[in-house]
Amino acid sequence: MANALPPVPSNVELLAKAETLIEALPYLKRYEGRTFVVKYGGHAMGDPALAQDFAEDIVLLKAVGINPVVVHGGGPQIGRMLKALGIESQFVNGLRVTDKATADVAEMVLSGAINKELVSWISKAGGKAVGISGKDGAMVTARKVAAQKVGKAIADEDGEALIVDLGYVGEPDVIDTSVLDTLSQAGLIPVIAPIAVGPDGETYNINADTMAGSIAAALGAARLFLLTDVPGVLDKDKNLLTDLTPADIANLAADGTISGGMIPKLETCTHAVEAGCEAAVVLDGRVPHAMLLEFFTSKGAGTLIRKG
Ligand SMILES: Nc1ncnc2c1ncn2[C@@H]1O[C@H](COP(=O)(O)OP(=O)(O)O)[C@@H](O)[C@H]1O
Ligand SMILES: CC(=O)N[C@@H](CCC(=O)OP(=O)(O)O)C(=O)O
Repeated sequence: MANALPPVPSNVELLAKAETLIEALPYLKRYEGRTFVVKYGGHAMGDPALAQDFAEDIVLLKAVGINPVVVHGGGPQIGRMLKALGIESQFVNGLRVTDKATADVAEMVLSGAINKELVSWISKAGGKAVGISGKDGAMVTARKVAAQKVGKAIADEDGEALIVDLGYVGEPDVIDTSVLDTLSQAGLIPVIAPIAVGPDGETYNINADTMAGSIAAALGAARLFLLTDVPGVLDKDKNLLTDLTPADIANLAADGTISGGMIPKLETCTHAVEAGCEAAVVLDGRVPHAMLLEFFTSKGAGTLIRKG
């Protein structure tokens, strides 16, 4: 007598996994061969489990035919090193005032320690990453940022706002993406420290969001992901704003809904989408696999910024 066939497994969990993969299919097809620039901030790096998730997401993107380009920060780590060396550090409008000694420390921490740590995480996740800074392949030439006007809170004795020279703080001026194209085409994942050389040959310290936005624009990236420590851009009642245009961002800045580090972050998004990047996403880097959830499922997450 023939044996009865085993019952068909009805595993809800397995089915859900298959459905997630099927859900990803249109996104995979649409973005094959395109570039995603991902900014990974210094705060998110403290947690090894999150760093591993992040590295796995990057390797997965590469494996499915998308070209990830990682730009990393490291503000807290620079701060700790400066403190250990007894060097005072001050921020003006979200930017670190950078004298020659501070620029040297920033380069040592960003290009030396953090860059190589991220490369190791990606290798461990099965990818091949190459760590560089804006200096390599003459990728980024920086210009010095203009002196900043500081509000009355830091005014002088007469109550006048102060103008502060930030020293060796730069912003990308000229970007030559050929080194990135070469790496990506060779199956490698570029990991970029936000350091570049200026026209005077000096080293410039660049805010990592600014660096990522300029690179995303120069590459005509399909996405700029900015991973941070909030669910996205929130309104005054702390509700998530899921879609914004540059005009919305200007209104949010004018009515005080956004403040602090969110202002330069969203300015970066505005610049990126107006200069060639398809869309930018402000995303919660504390959520495991946030980038994959945002990108490969219809639910989305974070705040999507488009030209409008
Ligand atoms: N409307 C807003 N929605 C979300 N975050 C905001 C808003 N306004 C100000 N922020 C602040 O912006 C911060 C994110 O910017 P920043 O600290 O520079 O991030 P990162 O260090 O990850 O680059 C949040 O932690 C939050 O305190
Ligand atoms: C000019 C300037 O402020 N540069 C930043 C570069 C690192 C950075 O931006 O790191 P996060 O993204 O982790 O904040 C700094 O010195 O802290």
